[in-house]
Amino acid sequence: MLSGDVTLRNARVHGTHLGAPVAPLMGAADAGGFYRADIALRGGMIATVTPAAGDAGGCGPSSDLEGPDLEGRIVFPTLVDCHTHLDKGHIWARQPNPDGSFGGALAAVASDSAANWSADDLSARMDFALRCAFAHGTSALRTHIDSQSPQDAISWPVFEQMRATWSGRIDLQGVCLVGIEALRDEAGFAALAQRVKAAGGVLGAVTYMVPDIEALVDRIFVTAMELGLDLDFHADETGDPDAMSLRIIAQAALRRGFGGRVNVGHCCSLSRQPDAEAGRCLDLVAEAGISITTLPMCNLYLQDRRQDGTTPRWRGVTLVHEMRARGIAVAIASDNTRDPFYAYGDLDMIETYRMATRILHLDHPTGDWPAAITDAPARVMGIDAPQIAAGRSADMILFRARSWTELLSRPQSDRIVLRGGAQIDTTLPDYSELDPLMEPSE
Ligand SMILES: O=c1cc[nH]c(=O)[nH]1
Repeated sequence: MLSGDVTLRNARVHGTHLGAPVAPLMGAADAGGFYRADIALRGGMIATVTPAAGDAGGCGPSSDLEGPDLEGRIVFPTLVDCHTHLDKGHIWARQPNPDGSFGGALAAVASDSAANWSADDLSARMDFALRCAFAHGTSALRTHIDSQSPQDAISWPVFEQMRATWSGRIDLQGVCLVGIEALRDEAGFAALAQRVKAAGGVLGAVTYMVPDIEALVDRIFVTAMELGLDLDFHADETGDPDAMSLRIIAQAALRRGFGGRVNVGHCCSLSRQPDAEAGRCLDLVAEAGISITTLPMCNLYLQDRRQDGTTPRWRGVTLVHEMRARGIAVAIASDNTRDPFYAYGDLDMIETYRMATRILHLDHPTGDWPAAITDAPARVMGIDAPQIAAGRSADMILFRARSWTELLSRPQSDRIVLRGGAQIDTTLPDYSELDPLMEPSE
């Protein structure tokens, strides 16, 4: 077991995980953007990060290097998952999606939440999911919380309890999730916004093209400004090119001069629109300083799902390269886990990044995409980005891989996770633990 004051010698650290001031001091990066580094851990913190002493051209101190020689294996900081749904997680066995469609998911979740989402049920499933995320190396996570009444009164206290229980291991944030039409009930939404504010949460909604969409989006911005809350939307999770609520969100942010953070997830329909139309929308998103979160696994699963036995023709994901070209911050996140919106998943951000690389072509070159699971989601959440940098807690993941092809070809089930410099137990919870919760409801 790794722990104590050691130096991890001859590690490979990606430039985006070192932090801007450090990378230029580290010598030359390899073709994958990795630097060879010696990482000294003292008292649970990273004391120094220096060019690997044994590396050609390295200039780091070599005399007091005690600790394992990683022989060029990759070290990541811990990871940030900024868009999940802990409240729905792991219900698949009792409430599957009958046909894998978006509509099927909505109906299945509505039925399961009405029948089963007690405080005990939510707590057990959320804790299970967080133990998975922790074992995989996640240190911060934002969850959306279905917040239609009366579920909000059950789910938000559970979330607050979970956040306290997990404090110091996973930094938890909550966002309320309601359909945008819920804002027609002004008093009801005002009460929900106060609940979210009291919990230190973020205001959110699912946006789609209802006739009064502009007024409703405007209302959520006004509410967020009055209460000093950030915003996080689900927008345009459809292949319908006429779904343009992302543009309406950007226009509202600009019109209102919104000073908080705005993040928008999904935005699938953008990639079904003519290039010029999508480009105009993205110019507004860039101008408004909005960040985007792409959810490639869930979108691949739900979008273009056909009921006629034919094969899907598009990948369901948004225009991430066009966004980055405009300087828009793009985060990658897990989304749903073993629920009717996504039958699979384990809150493993390495799986998510591996899938994102294939689905979104985040390779050849990799460029700064590794920041999409550390720096970019940390910005979405307004927290410090995990980094391999002096003065940071020694929170990191060690892989038995030396290049992107080695890292992304295997599930990395044998990864070592250090928290505060000590190796944690990465044994995943057993699914059978959930069996008592999975009896189908009457
Ligand atoms: O992808 C989605 C959309 C809405 N609600 C979810 O839980 N997931």
